Amino acid sequence: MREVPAELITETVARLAIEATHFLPEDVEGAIRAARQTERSPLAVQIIDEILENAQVARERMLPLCQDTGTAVVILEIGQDVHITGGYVIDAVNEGIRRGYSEGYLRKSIAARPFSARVNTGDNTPGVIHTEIVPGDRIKVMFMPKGGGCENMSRYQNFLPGMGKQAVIDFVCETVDMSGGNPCPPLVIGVGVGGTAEKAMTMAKHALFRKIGERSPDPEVAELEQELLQAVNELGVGPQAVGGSTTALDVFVETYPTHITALPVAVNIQCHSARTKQAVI
Ligand SMILES: O=C(O)C[C@H](O)C(=O)O
Repeated sequence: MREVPAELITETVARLAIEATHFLPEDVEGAIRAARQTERSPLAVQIIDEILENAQVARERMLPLCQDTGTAVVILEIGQDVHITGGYVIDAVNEGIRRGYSEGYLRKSIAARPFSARVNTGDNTPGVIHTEIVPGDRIKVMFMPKGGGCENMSRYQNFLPGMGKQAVIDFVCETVDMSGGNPCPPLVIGVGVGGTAEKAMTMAKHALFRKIGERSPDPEVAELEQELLQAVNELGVGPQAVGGSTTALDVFVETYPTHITALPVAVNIQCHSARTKQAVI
C-alpha cells in the first residue's frame, strides 16, 4: 500500500487549476494552427487568428484564456493500492480548487443553489468530482475548468438500437448545428455511446481529456470519430459561428456495453479554449 498525503492532492489540484486556465494545450493550439491552413473563409481565418493571439497573450502575460474559468471538473483515477492519509479526498480536492481559484485570481462562477438564492459560493467550490478505482499505486488527477456556454449545450437521447451509427451522427450534427455560436467553436466534441444515461454522459466528458488526433483503439469507433468530424465540419458553422469549414477540431467517442433495448447517446462539448490538465502523483 502506497501512502499519498491529502495535502499533495490539494497542491496538485491548485496547480492544475492555474495551469489549465492560462495555457492552451499544445495539441489544441496545433490543431487550430492547422485549421488556419485549410480554412477558406477570410472571416473565419480572422477569428482563428484572434483565438491564436488570445492564447499567446494569456501565456505571455499570465492571464486566463477566458473570463469564464468554469466549473472545476476533477476526475481522480485512484490506484487500488493507494492509501490517502491526513484527510478526506473530496475535501482535499475542494481545498485545491479553493486555493487555485484564489491564488490564480480566477473568476468564481458557482451558485450555491440552483433555484432561489443563487449566491456565489465565493471560492468556486464545490467542484464536480468523479472518482474511479483503477489498478496500481498512483493517482491520476484530471482537471477541466468547464465553461458554462459549452456545457449548457450538452445533450442526451436514447435511440432505438436498430438506428445504429447514423442516429449518433445525426444527433451530434443536430446538437452542433442548434448550438451555433453558444459553445464558442471551433469545438472539441465528446460523445458517449452505451451504458445508461449517466454512464453515457460521464463517458462524453471523459473523452474530452484525449489529445487531438488520438483515435479510439476500437477500429469501428475510430472510423465513426472520423465520420463525425467530417460531418460536423461540413455543417459550415465555422469559428464563432461566422461560417467556415472549421467547426470542430476533433470528435472523441467512448462506448460501453448497453441494454438490449437501448442506444444511449450523450454529447458534451468543449469550446476552442479546450482546457484540460493532468498529473500523476
Ligand atoms: O460565463 C461566462 O463568462 C460566459 C459563458 O462561458 C458563455 O459562453 O456564455
